[in-house]
Amino acid sequence: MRESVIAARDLVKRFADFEAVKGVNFTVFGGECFGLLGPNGAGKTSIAKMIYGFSPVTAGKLEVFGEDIMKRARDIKAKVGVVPQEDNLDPELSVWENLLVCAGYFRMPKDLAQKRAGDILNFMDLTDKSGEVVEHLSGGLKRRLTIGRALLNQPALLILDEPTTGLDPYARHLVWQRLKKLKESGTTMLLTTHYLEEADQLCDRLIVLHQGEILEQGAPRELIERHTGNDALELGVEPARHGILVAGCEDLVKARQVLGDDLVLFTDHGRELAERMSGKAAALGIPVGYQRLRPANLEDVFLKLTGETLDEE
Ligand SMILES: Nc1ncnc2c1ncn2[C@@H]1O[C@H](COP(=O)(O)OP(=O)(O)OP(=O)(O)O)[C@@H](O)[C@H]1O
Repeated sequence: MRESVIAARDLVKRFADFEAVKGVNFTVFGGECFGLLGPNGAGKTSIAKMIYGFSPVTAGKLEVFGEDIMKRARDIKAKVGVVPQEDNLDPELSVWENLLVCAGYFRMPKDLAQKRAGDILNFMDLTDKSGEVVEHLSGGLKRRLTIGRALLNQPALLILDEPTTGLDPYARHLVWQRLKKLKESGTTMLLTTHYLEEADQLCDRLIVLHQGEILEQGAPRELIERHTGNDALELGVEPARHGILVAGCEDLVKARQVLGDDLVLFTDHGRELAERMSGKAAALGIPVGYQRLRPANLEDVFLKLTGETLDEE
């Protein structure tokens, strides 16, 4: 049987009388990258903070490495690396000094600290930035350093809270590359994100969270197949005709959504959908100005499950 690294059973987080996490159940197994995917306010950070022992569990059970986080937080924390949502580096120190100061928190002997810091700079592609003061680094470099710093104690579990939020696409891809390498080396990862591409690229399995509840869980491909039949069709029609088209297609599609001003999205029925939909639009006297059949993605799954889009900054 696969080793369970995180097991959440009926896990609840309450802030005063507000329930941010409403009794969720999931298991993360050794060596996998597990995603918490959801929009702002879904409860991702609240779950992550309970897992790394930063925020107490309100109710339910949360085991990390088979131990109750509320009873064995200290032992568990020694095996966990955390990349919080906000960088908490010391801006006045250099890259190298930031790593060494952190190694000091782990009471690491100096020669070991230096060896690890060197290896980490190499792994995160930061060796040539070693002497630079952190406040002069770009957002992407700071993120890489924050991730590197979380690796100092060679954690068996790495928790990343929105690791690429705010980064430009190039910096984001560099971070993904490194995280993929870590995954290959066997590090178990828990990743919160509202970027669908990030979830798709990195996660072996994920839960889709919405307002503190799990809407779905599984491998990204599995979820896409289950909910969309693999294809999505975008049809551009005049905004005034959206309602008519959507109502007129009631019998043909289960999932449909009006996106923005001029797009209707359908996420069912496979490849023949395009023809049927444009035929339907023609029968209703609605001109189609734009049509694109594309592979469905996690955004479509989220849209279908909630009627909302996910990818907001
Ligand atoms: N310390 C707190 N006190 C009161 N409410 C809180 C607190 N922390 C979070 N919340 C609320 O709990 C809900 C879930 O927040 P959480 O930060 O877990 O969401 P999230 O999915 O991580 O979103 P984000 O991407 O914005 O971090 C939100 O409605 C938030 O306002």
